[in-house]
Amino acid sequence: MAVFTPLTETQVERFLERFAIGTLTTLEGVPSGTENSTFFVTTDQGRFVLTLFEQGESDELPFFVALLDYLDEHRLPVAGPVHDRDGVALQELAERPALLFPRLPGRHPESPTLAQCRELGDALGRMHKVSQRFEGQRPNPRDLHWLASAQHKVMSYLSEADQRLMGDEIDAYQGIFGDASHLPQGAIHGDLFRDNTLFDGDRLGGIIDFYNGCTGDLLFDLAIVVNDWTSTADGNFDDARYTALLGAYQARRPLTETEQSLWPVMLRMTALRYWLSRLLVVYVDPPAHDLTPKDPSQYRHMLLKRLEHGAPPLPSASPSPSHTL
Ligand SMILES: Nc1ncnc2c1ncn2[C@@H]1O[C@H](COP(=O)(O)OP(=O)(O)OP(=O)(O)O)[C@@H](O)[C@H]1O
Ligand SMILES: N[C@@H](CCO)C(=O)O
Repeated sequence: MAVFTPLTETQVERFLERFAIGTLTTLEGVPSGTENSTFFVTTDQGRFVLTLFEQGESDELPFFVALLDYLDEHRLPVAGPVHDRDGVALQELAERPALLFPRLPGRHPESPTLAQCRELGDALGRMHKVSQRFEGQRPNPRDLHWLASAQHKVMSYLSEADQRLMGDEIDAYQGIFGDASHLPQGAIHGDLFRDNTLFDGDRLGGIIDFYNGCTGDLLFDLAIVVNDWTSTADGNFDDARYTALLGAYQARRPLTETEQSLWPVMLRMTALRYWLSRLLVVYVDPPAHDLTPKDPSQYRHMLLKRLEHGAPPLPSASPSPSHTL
């Protein structure tokens, strides 16, 4: 169901002539994904992924391409876009913006092992170290300003208690974070859930789907990752995963004192960010396709757990055995 724009083999054969990557042997639509049309393209020289962008984000695509090129040049585990014979990555196909990527090995981890958590923490720490020097700018579209304005679109669908919970939390974040950001800044992935990574066993094949990528608080990115990767089904933390991921991250980029003090509230704010974005998908802006939307209450529940228990102490740095830089 993630092929919204079908392509013929002839279209793709002609498209591939722009690149020096061989000729088409197989073309296959990818059934997962919810936003763009994705195809696995195999040539006589390798395996690739072709993405057609179905949403109106084409103005932002040069930022995503520049970020992916930058991370790829710095040997981060991402799929850097393939450039054509003239050095151009961003293409058009079937009247849509199109990008071609190397196909990374592996699968999305459902229940990550401790080794996978360490790999991911290590990769994210490396990414945040180099992304602080990335020169592109794209303000975080899901930051506190967004939370404060978007909450009004969902309030009428919430119980009184949930309206109070959301409103009070956002007021608290505004008091704590203020107007000016005083946290380390850089380029961030913005949605680094397990299904945006590919693992070949315990080895990270790579990170994909940078279309929420932007510049902002590095801690925001880390909190999204820790909420998704290290929570149990009941919304509490799995202590071993939490320690594995954060220990490996801090071996690459130790958190500053300010980040450490704001960590519990950042975990709450990013939980609320997904409660709200999922509510918007369910009630306000449902997608045209028939895939089941993700459950908003999972993140409401997680927020309540974070309020009740805070965050476990941050582990000290513990280098991953597979350190490569
Ligand atoms: N470079 C890649 N290598 C291997 N598989 C990939 C690659 N890029 C995408 N895929 C596969 O294609 C699927 C859809 O890709 P992607 O996540 O970019 O789509 P999407 O429509 O933006 O989805 P969503 O926003 O819901 O995650 C991924 O879940 C993954 O299985
Ligand atoms: N990762 C998002 C969906 C894609 O943006 C979520 O779990 O709500």
